[in-house]
Amino acid sequence: MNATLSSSVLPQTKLCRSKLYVLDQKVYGLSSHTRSHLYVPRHSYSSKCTFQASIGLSSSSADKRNGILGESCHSDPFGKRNPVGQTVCSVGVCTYDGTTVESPLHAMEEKVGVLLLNLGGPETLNDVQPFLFNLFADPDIIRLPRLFQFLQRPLAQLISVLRAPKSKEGYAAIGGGSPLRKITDEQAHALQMALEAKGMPVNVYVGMRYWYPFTEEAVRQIKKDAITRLVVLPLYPQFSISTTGSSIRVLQHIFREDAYLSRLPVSIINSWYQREGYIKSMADLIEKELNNFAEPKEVMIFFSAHGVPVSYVEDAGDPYRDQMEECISFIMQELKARGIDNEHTLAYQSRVGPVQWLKPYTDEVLVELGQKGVRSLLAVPVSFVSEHIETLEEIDMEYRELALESGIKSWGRVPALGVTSSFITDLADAVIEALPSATAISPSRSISEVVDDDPVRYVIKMFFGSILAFFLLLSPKMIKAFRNHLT
Ligand SMILES: C=CC1=C(C)c2cc3[nH]c(cc4nc(cc5[nH]c(cc1n2)c(C)c5CCC(=O)O)C(CCC(=O)O)=C4C)c(C)c3C=C
Ligand SMILES: [Fe+2]
Repeated sequence: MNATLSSSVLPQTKLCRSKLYVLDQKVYGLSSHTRSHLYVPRHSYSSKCTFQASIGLSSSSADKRNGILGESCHSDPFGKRNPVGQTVCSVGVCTYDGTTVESPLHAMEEKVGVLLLNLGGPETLNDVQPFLFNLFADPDIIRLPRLFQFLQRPLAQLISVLRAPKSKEGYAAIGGGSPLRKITDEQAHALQMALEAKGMPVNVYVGMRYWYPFTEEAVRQIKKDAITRLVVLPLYPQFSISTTGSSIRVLQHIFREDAYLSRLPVSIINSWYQREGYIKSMADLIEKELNNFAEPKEVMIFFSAHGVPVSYVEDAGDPYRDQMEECISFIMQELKARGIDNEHTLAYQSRVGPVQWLKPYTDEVLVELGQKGVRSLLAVPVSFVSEHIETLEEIDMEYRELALESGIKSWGRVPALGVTSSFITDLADAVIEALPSATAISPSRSISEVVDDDPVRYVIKMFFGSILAFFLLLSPKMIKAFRNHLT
């Protein structure tokens, strides 16, 4: 039996109930994790989860029967049984109609790939505007009503041009570009090594959503390398429609268009904030940083998460806020078990545009805390595992300055996990656990995409969209409104 799978970290296995979020005819399954190596606080269990003591072994036909919410164990691709079993939707692909295709391959022929998905960032200041265009052209970032979706690209052009000067200032302040590609490559290499050390040779690929190397490039390489089984690991601990959801949507689109890829068994790890290794690694970093303060017990632990618009959570069912809160509570419980019971708070940073974002806002809370007499504060970035513009510029420069102006005397910041070895080892375990549940992405297509394929309709949309966007661009009132909100 595989060493990692058999190492029983938990006395019993834990299973979060699956929730389905229906978004624009797409279905996201979000129970989102394998059942071993999940964080179990020593004295309490999450109210959102149920526990199962026994898991049966079932055949692949059971997967098909169970569809999206099905429960099953799959045979191990290396000829062994997976003792933890998996929910198709917990780490597997949620196909639109629940259809799955089984791999006919045998153990010895397997060539395993791991695809790390990330946001991507501009590498030079010249890249900033086109990077922003790619970001705002994403219908999971600017969610327009269906009737206005033809405006997406013209609007992205407008917003990216208006936003670019402010973004460029930020990137200039951190050395002229995003460090994301370099760090993600390092994480990929470290993960490959960790998996090799566990007796599982794999190829690790990096696919970015908005900049190089784009997901399409990574997939081309996966195809060239003739990978036979793939684990997709988005580098976002918590699921959001705007991050993991968007990256997976692109991947599903690419896979459905291709005969080979649409048959490739794939397992997607939707979220992993609840994994024991991740929680403990975060707690280690916080504990270490607290000890740098003169009076560690007096320090307020200030979790700062990247925000999303409120409508994502309240209208579209994005589980991001729930997962974030649960993640923070796990980290705090782990710290408490180590005898650390500092005060803590959670706030959301990096809002963009004129809509309401998740509250409380980081900048407002910092001012309030200063006014309330908090004097020592440790900032903990919690929605991302690499350093990036929002840690290096927004937290380290803008928020630090604001905090010090607001009366906070002693400031610290927990580094992002990067290639911390306990964290990488845990990701390797997550990959190993996810592998047996790989199933093919359904070749069926959503109604919206079938409609969008009509070339006449597409040309009409682009024509009227461009005219409308042209007038928008010329309207000084419009430009002023956007400028006020974006800068
Ligand atoms: C979990 C993390 C992230 C969520 C959720 C998220 C949502 C989200 N972001 C924007 C707009 C922008 N994000 C930008 C950069 C950026 N975003 C994340 C992470 C999340 N975004 C990261 C890690 C980065 C930095 C990448 C890098 O270059 O290092 C930017 C560009 C920078 C800037 O101008 O501020 C924008 C714009 C929206 C609108 C959104 C949810 C809808
Ligand atoms: Fe962002």
